[in-house]
Amino acid sequence: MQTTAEVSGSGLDLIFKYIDEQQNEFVQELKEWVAIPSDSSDPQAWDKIVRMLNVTADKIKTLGGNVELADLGSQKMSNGQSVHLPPVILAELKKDPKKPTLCIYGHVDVQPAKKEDGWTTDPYTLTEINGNLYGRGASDNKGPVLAWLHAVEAYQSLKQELPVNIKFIIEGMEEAGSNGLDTLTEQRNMTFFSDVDYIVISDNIWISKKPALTYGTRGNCYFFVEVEGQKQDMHSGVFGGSIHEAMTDLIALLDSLVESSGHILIPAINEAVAPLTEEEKKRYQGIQFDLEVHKKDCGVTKFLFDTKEEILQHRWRYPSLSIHGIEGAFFETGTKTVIPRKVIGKFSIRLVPNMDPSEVEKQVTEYLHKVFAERNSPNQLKVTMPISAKPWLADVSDPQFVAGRRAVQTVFGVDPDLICEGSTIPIARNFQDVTGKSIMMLPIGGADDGEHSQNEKMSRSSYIQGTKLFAAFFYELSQLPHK
Ligand SMILES: NCC(=O)N[C@@H](Cc1c[nH]cn1)C(=O)O
Ligand SMILES: [Zn+2]
Ligand SMILES: [Zn+2]
Repeated sequence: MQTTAEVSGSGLDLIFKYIDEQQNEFVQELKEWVAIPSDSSDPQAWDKIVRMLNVTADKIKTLGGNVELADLGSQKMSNGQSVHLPPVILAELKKDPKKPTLCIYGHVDVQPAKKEDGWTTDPYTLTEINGNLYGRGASDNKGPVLAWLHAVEAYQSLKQELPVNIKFIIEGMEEAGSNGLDTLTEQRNMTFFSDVDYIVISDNIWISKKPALTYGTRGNCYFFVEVEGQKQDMHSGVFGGSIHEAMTDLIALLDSLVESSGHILIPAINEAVAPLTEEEKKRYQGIQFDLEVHKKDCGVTKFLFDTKEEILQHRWRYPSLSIHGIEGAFFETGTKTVIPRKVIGKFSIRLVPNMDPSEVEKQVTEYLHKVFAERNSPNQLKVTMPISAKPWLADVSDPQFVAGRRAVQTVFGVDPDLICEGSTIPIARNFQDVTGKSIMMLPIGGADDGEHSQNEKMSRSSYIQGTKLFAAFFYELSQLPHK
């Protein structure tokens, strides 16, 4: 572990003190960011994402950054309409060719949130309760993006030279699948990315109280299953019993996907999954993860599996299928006796090495059409896959992991766990395949942050210690042999 003398030689002690002293200002800035409802799920609200990106761009400019708002063109929606995508921030701070270049990726869009979903506080008003900062995007991912910017600010305010060159890619469409960013990455591979040595992402969480470095994420294939029946909604008393109902067909289709054990019923879907090796099996044993604490965090009494190893494997290295919702269904309060005309079921499959989205799309589509054919329904079935992302896996012997480990030791005084992430950062695998650069994830969020849930939060401590971690990481990267 690094000694205090080494830390003070690096100037990090002063930086840490500055971060502690500035923490109320940093929280206030997060409050301003959370107040912008930059929900990417609704194209009607993408103007808020543009506003959020402009606020982020202005912040980077105050740090002396050169900022480009790169255009991503348009996206064709399922109704055939074309909508212009929000831009992506490509930014660079002043460059010194003698230093390595770190590219920081993050996103400033959020998942939808409404008070009536069951939030205790207004989701877009950052509210501090018992040391926790509640608000949509506090952890996913506005808090960590701001923590990176504040780490830079700390060096600059103390007139300390930044140990590394820094670039930023900040997008506003991550929660909607990062459409367009893959093409931009290809277009800028020989320019923006050419002098990048390391790419780092902080868009995930620890799995316990122990800090972690992340070397893998699952991918995702998101499906829409549309069943269209009659030309309008109908009275169930008049027509019930004499027509094939779209909703009944859809429920049967959704029910055919997964067993109560979690086993996915689509034939051959598990065939591509990389076999579990003995060496990998051992890795799970050493990881700090308490099933009882996890149960409490999730608010459940029982999991699908009984051991820590099985739970982690089914979160990191096996596929899973989740059903998310039904568009067009009657869902309000009351007892409307309606037969909905058209319903769209939404489900997704998390992908692991060596699953491929185009194979999964084929397997799912063929299977659903077969199940539907067996129902002899005259209704119309349409299966589409609006979002797909491949899984990502890094080589943990990459030197970036050495810098990450040392930075964790400096700030937290412990060795980090090496973990994977069950969720998806759609662009991670693309960065890897296209740029070939070193990629690591350096999470600062807590296991109980409730990303995508009601009452999402980040603790003040994670936010502030996380800012120190990023500042220490800049220093540790500069200490690696420069390529
Ligand atoms: N913090 C990462 C995250 O939440 N990513 C989303 C991205 C996604 C994948 N498919 C649709 N959106 C996630 O759900 O994993
Ligand atoms: Zn995220
Ligand atoms: Zn998310």
